[in-house]
Amino acid sequence: MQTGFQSRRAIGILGGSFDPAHAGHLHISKAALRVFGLREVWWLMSPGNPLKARGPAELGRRIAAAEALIDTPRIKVSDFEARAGSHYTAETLALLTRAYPRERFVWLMGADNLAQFHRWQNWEDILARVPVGVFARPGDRQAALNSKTARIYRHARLKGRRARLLAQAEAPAWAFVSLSMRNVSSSAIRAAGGWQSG
Ligand SMILES: Nc1ncnc2c1ncn2[C@@H]1O[C@H](COP(=O)(O)OP(=O)(O)OP(=O)(O)O)[C@@H](O)[C@H]1O
Ligand SMILES: O=C(O)c1ccc[n+]([C@@H]2O[C@H](COP(=O)([O-])O)[C@@H](O)[C@H]2O)c1
Repeated sequence: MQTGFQSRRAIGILGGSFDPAHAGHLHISKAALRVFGLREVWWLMSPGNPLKARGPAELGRRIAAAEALIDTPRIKVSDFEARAGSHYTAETLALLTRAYPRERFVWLMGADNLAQFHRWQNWEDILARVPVGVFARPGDRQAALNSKTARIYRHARLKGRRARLLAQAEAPAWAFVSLSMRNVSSSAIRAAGGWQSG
């Protein structure tokens, strides 16, 4: 589905609330750079997850905290979604590919999001538009691999060493990476009082 001039290496898009950003985000972003041979990973700051009742902390604060954590120029923070006024990933990716016609994108997410991916708005459009890299997360591996999306798109999964070809693959294509996991989450940080949310 992606079109245009695409000889440059792909950009990974890690969408999230980042409320706050933490070592788990950094860990999967670096793994994505390495495993999928990406040029960069962009942390796409969500104005608010449509499936979460509670709103996140103010965008500027989340961006500042994320930028303070990042320790490589190959990971960047993007406010594209807020600027575009989109809350839904399918719409955001349509706008993003239109705004950057020369780039090739890969959607990145944790296993918890694969488990409920079929509840996302126009979720099949996402799979038709970009390859998807999924990262194992403690406790979420089985639910993700048994999910509706994983079952329906079984044929499109790149397994084993073929996962490394994800960024060059034609959509629909997805890969599950379970090299190592980090047991850290924004909700645990908030619960421990390490971050005041919105
Ligand atoms: N430790 C982790 N391992 C793998 N993926 C992760 C990890 N932490 C976050 N992610 C993924 O990064 C993306 C953005 O995550 P998000 O900003 O919601 O953080 P979170 O820790 O999941 O937040 P919360 O605990 O509030 O749900 C999501 O796709 C999520 O699955
Ligand atoms: O488009 C949807 O319906 C949708 C539903 C749930 C989550 N998302 C996106 O998934 C990403 C991860 O969300 P979160 O809140 O788990 O960080 C973030 O970019 C959200 O906008 C998108």
